[in-house]
Amino acid sequence: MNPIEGMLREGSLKEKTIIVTGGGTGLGKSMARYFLQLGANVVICSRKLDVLEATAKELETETGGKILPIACDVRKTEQIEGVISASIEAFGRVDGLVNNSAGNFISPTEKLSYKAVDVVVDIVLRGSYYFTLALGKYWIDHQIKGTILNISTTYSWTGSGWVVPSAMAKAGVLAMTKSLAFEWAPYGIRLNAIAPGPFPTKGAWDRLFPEELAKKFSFENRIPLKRTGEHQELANLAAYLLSDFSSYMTGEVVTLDGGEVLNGGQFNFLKDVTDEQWAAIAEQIKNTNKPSRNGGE
Ligand SMILES: CCCCCCCCCCC/C=C/C(=O)SCCNC(=O)CCNC(=O)[C@H](O)C(C)(C)COP(=O)(O)OP(=O)(O)OC[C@H]1O[C@@H](n2cnc3c(N)ncnc32)[C@H](O)[C@@H]1OP(=O)(O)O
Ligand SMILES: NC(=O)C1=CN([C@@H]2O[C@H](COP(=O)(O)OP(=O)(O)OC[C@H]3O[C@@H](n4cnc5c(N)ncnc54)[C@H](OP(=O)(O)O)[C@@H]3O)[C@@H](O)[C@H]2O)C=CC1
Repeated sequence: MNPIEGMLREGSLKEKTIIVTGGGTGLGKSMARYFLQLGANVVICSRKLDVLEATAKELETETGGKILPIACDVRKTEQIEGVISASIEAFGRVDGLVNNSAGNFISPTEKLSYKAVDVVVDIVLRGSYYFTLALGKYWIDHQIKGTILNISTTYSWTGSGWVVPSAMAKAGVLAMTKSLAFEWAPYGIRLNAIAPGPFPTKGAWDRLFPEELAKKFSFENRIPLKRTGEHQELANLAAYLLSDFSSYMTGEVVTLDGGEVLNGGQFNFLKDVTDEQWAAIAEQIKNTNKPSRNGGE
């Protein structure tokens, strides 16, 4: 496969200031890089300031863009308000938000303590609605037509065992996306979501696909397009959803997963049937058709 290139034309996010939560690592970092390349000012925030500062330095050197790293635990409203004030002070205003921060790990649900459930739900759901509410109020007060992108998952609507706190929280975020897309549309505020399939990141792989599992499962079998996602593919979609090119789209969730979620299709178990087996099956079915064609049972 050829390397994936940036999709939008230069300057597509010029004069926009975008906050990316969890922007110091993984997919957040990849989105931040592309937004900078497209001319946006970017604010990255999460708990670990040293990680954010290293990322900011790296991306600033690489892109020549303006990036501000700020420590913020998205479970703390006063820290969120601090990020918004600092962003306005640095760049004059805020136009976009990516609710990307998350906590997650696989575990049998009955083995989880109350605190283990809380920690995931609080980062994902509480963190997303706190940030959304704080920015929404600011946008409505200042008549800014802001845009929010929520990073969801496909199990927000299919459900999934062994990641139940994450599934509950991401489903709540999706409900918020669609509900507020309607309620805040009169203010020109748009909310959309991306549901990514597997995109290799250290954060996700350490907690969701550890070596013990990697030895037993292969993505080739699970994903119809036979590969994991490239970060630039997700960054392209994210930039489009935050840009004015998507100005007629709101309340939408776009799945980007190589077809993984389609595994639920009822007859998809047939994917391993060989050509010889198909020939035998066709013969058998045709034979059962014959009596009915001749008026028999
Ligand atoms: C074919 C196979 C398919 C592979 C699929 C691949 C990928 C698909 C992707 C699916 C969707 C992905 C969604 C994602 O969200 S990926 C993002 C992952 N990134 C992160 O999680 C980063 C941040 N995470 C963390 O910091 C931590 O993981 C944590 C969320 C736990 C928070 O850390 P913190 O330090 O604040 O909390 P503690 O360590 O003190 O723990 C709090 C309580 O939680 C309990 N705990 C922690 N880990 C586990 C575990 N593994 N099992 C059970 N319990 C756990 C811990 O014990 C604490 O509870 P108690 O005090 O009661 O003991
Ligand atoms: N990678 C994948 O295959 C998939 C990922 N996703 C979603 O993509 C997003 C990014 O995940 P990914 O890049 O893989 O993983 P990462 O672990 O790299 O990203 C998670 C980020 O969340 C931040 N974070 C965690 N807790 C908090 C908190 N309390 N306050 C603020 N920030 C916090 C972390 O920074 P810090 O530790 O500094 O706080 C980290 O930067 C998540 O929403 C995830 O659910 C969805 C489907 C698939």
